[in-house]
Amino acid sequence: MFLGIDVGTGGTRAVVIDREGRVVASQASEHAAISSPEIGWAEQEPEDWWRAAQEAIRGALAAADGAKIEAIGLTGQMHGCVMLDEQGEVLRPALIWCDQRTQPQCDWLTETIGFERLIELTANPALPNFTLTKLLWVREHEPEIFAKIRHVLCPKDYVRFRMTGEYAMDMQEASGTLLLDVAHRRWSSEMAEATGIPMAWLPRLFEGPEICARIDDAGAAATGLAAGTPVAAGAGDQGAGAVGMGILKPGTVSATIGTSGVVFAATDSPTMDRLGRMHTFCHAAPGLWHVMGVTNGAGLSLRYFRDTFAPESSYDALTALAAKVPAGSDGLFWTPYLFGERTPHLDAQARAAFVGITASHTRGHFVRAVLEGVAFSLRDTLTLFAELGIPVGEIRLGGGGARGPLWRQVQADVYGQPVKLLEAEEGGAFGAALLAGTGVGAWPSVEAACAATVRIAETIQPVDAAVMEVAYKEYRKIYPALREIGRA
Ligand SMILES: Nc1ncnc2c1ncn2[C@@H]1O[C@H](COP(=O)(O)OP(=O)(O)O)[C@@H](O)[C@H]1O
Ligand SMILES: O=C(CO)[C@@H](O)[C@H](O)COP(=O)(O)O
Repeated sequence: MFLGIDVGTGGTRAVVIDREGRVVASQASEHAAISSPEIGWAEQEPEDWWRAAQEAIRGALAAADGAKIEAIGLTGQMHGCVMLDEQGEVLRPALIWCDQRTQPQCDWLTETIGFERLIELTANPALPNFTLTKLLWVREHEPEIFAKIRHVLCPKDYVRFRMTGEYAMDMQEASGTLLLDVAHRRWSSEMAEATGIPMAWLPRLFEGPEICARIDDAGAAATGLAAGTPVAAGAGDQGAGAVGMGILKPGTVSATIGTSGVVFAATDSPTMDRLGRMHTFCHAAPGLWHVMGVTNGAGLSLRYFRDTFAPESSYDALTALAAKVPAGSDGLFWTPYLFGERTPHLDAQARAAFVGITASHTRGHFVRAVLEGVAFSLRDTLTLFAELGIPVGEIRLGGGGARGPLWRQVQADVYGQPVKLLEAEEGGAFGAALLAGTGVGAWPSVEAACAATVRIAETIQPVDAAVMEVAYKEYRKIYPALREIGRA
């Protein structure tokens, strides 16, 4: 049996799977709400992730009823910056992936290094989501903390550190720091030198399935896992999620709606957009790369709508109202830029909007417009892929947004082609467990692991593609029309 641990944004999930890819046990534990002391800031306490990880692991082990865990894989929300001192003590709350405060640091990086040179060195432009920009903000605003930093980790790597005492990171996660030479799969000494970040702060790098650590005595006492159990490097949530969905060959892509939304495609070599509108990262499978377009506020849009306007309702109750509304929401649109936007606008200041409201629109219309607006935003990445010649044959759906039937149908309609749902819903944690199993030789490769365990459960055909094609063209007009409104 293999254990996958996903240190997500909302909570941590631990999943135990067997060699056939059956989920034997799954347990989640919620995190405290994101702290946002100022508009656009987003912070979490690494100690809270570790508390949630212990609870989730203990719960999953109890549910797995004494199953022997042969290896553990880690995944989690990407890009978050965890800063540790010489003793491995956390120096301040982590600045997480959706924190938007670092646009000035991005501007500085772009001016100092140059937009094209940044893409040459790291395959990506400077975006506020990326770890390096968060470190530079701390250097500028909290020099006393910066002076004490000796180690920098991402969220799941901090949980690994607490379980094993090792400072380690996988290539896929490291790609989202802006400190990796993505094309050559090594830390970029040029980036470290240009920004003054000591290379000694960066953890050792491993490929996703590589065993990089073992549970130590303290980790065993905290989690109930056996000391000595091997721990694979794993991958960021999108990287491990793609493994869990079998996204390994050009042509098969995934569309995942978690808090963020991601359209992900595997590539045989690093494929870059010279305008930087999508990310180019190392794949969790050795020897592969991937591209992905990201919508910052995808599942977040529905969650925000529910929490703000219908706190008494469940997602299912809201989507049941939306199901009564025709495709196209009778001309009501939603642009999901609650945390600015990455693909395709690269605009940290973009704002979300409902557009086209009339007195006839009901709550159901608003919910349907949210589901459609998020799908339009993911379609923007498919449009970009088409522009860059990245093939899209089959689309597989993942994330919490694929849980409800209406959002699945809306996606088929907006993408204008059939979409597939997979048997295992655990996405990232499932993929992390497959990486762990590969690391200890249960399967000879990540490809073999996916072939043995990833199964399609259902195919959803589009029914309203023509209506949504027209609506998508209208949606594309909204961002340029509203762009300058409310800008500081
Ligand atoms: N039953 C449902 N129907 C439609 N959407 C849902 C449902 N359950 C969850 N979601 C969406 O999925 C999102 C959470 O997805 P998840 O993959 O669990 O996120 P994360 O990993 O970021 O915590 C929610 O914000 C919500 O938008
Ligand atoms: O920023 C990214 C990927 O670049 C996000 O994928 C985060 O890694 C967290 O996303 P959720 O899984 O919480 O949606």
